[in-house]
Amino acid sequence: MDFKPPRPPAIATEGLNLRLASGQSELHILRDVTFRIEAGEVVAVVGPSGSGKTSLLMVLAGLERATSGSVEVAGTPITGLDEDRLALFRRDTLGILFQNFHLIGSMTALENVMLALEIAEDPRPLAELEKASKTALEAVGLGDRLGHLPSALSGGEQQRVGLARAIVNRPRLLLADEPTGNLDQATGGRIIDLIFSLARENDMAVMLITHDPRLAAKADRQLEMACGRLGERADA
Ligand SMILES: Nc1ncnc2c1ncn2[C@@H]1O[C@H](COP(=O)(O)OP(=O)(O)OP(=O)(O)O)[C@@H](O)[C@H]1O
Repeated sequence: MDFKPPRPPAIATEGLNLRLASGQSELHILRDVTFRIEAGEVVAVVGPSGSGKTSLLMVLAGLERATSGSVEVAGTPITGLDEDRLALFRRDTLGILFQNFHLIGSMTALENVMLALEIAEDPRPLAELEKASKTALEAVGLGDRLGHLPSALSGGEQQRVGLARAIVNRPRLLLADEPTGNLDQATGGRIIDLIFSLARENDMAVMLITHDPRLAAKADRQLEMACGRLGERADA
């Protein structure tokens, strides 16, 4: 019999709250957020502007500390980790894809992807980092654009470099914050399809923030953020 040991969920949070000071007052940005995303699952998070979606992503990435509650990512409790351990956790477990690509303009596609590994202090020799970076760029269909600067790439191609950079460490979880926000409908749709096929091929979970209901509908499941509270989207 083919027995696979159960895998920990990609994300499991319990009672997350985030409060931030704003002048004299305090903003309660995340309110008792408890949810799970299973390993390999692709989940879209929708909700109005300012409802707390990006803040949740920042907490899950360990880039913002929750005021209370707990977060486990792929079995690692990140709530109490110090900065060094958080950096290791991001290197080994997470991929992050942003809306605005955040590519370095003076570096080629290949150098941009390699840089992510170097910043993360990946201990492998340079030749192996280069090989892994080429493989990631090939996976997003840019094997023939390795030496191009971002300015010589289309918006969709630049976002694919961003995606290659996010998956080059073969993460268990990809966090994507409006990755199609700057792209036209057709190009955005292709990026989403690519994210989904990479998720299937690599058994990678994805939490994808999007304002586009058509893109969200492609996910396995939808969650909705409203005023800092996260719930299953009823009509999805
Ligand atoms: N560092 C901060 N200091 C003060 N307020 C903040 C900070 N970060 C976020 N906020 C506030 O928290 C709320 C939630 O912001 P967040 O960016 O998480 O929303 P969002 O749902 O991602 O919005 P959008 O869809 O427009 O990106 C907003 O009211 C925002 O102004």
